[in-house]
Amino acid sequence: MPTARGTDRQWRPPAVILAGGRSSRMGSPKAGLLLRGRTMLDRIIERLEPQVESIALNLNADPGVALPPNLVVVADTMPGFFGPLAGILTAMRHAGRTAPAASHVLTVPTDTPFFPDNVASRLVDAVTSGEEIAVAWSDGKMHPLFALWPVALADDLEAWIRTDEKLRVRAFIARHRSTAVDFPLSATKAGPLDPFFNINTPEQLRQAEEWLKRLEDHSR
Ligand SMILES: Nc1nc2c(ncn2[C@@H]2O[C@H](COP(=O)(O)OP(=O)(O)OP(=O)(O)O)[C@@H](O)[C@H]2O)c(=O)[nH]1
Ligand SMILES: [Mg+2]
Repeated sequence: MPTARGTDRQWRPPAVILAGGRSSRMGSPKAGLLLRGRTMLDRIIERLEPQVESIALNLNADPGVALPPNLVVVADTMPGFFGPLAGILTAMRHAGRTAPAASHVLTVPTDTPFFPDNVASRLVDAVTSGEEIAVAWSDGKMHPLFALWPVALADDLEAWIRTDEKLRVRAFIARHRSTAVDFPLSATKAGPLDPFFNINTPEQLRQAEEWLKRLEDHSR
C-alpha cells in the first residue's frame, strides 16, 4: 500500500486546496485575491504542484476569478457551510474516489501563500500508519489545515460533523492518533518569516504584499 515512511518514502499524496469558506472577514473570495499581481490560488498551486500527486480545489461559491482549465473543483459533500472540517471531509471523500490506493490526503488552505516547499514530504515522512494524522506546526502553533488525513477516517468525520456542536478541527485531531511536524521560520533576506502566515483580513493581505515587496527588493 503506498502509504508513507517505511513503505514508500517518495510517495506523493493527493492534495485538496481548501477554499470553501465564506471569506467574511476579507469581503471577497480569498482564492482570487491578487498578491503582487498574481492570484493567491496561482501562488498556492505553483508551490503545491511539485509536492503532490494531484490537486483539487474545494470551493462552495464563485471564486471571483477564472480557474485553471484543468483544475478539478469539488463542492462540500455536506452542504451548509459547516466550516473547515466539511472541506477536510470533502478532501477525504474525493481522494477515496479518485485515488483509491492512497492512505492519506493532504489539505492546504487557500489563504497561506508562503507555505514550505517540503510540507508534503515532511508530513508523509512523519506518519507511521494509515490511521495517523500528521499536522504542521511552527513557532509553537498548530496549523491544523496543513495536515495529512487518513482517508479511512471519512465516516468518523462525517458522524462527528453531524453531532458535534463546535466543529473545531483541533478537537477532531485530538480524538485520533496524530503526530506533530514542526517547521522552522523561513530565513529570508528580509528576515525570518513564518511560512504559515495566514491571510484573513485586508490588513493581513497588505502585510503579505509588504513581505513580497521586501523579498523581491532584497533579491535584486
Ligand atoms: N469546505 C469548507 N471550507 C471552509 C468552510 N469554512 C471555512 N473553510 C475553509 O477553512 C479555511 C479557514 O477558514 P477561514 O480562514 O476562517 O476562512 P473563511 O471561513 O472563508 O473566512 P471567514 O468567513 O472570514 O472566517 C479556509 O481555507 C476556508 O476555505 C466551509 O464551510 N466549508
Ligand atoms: Mg472561518
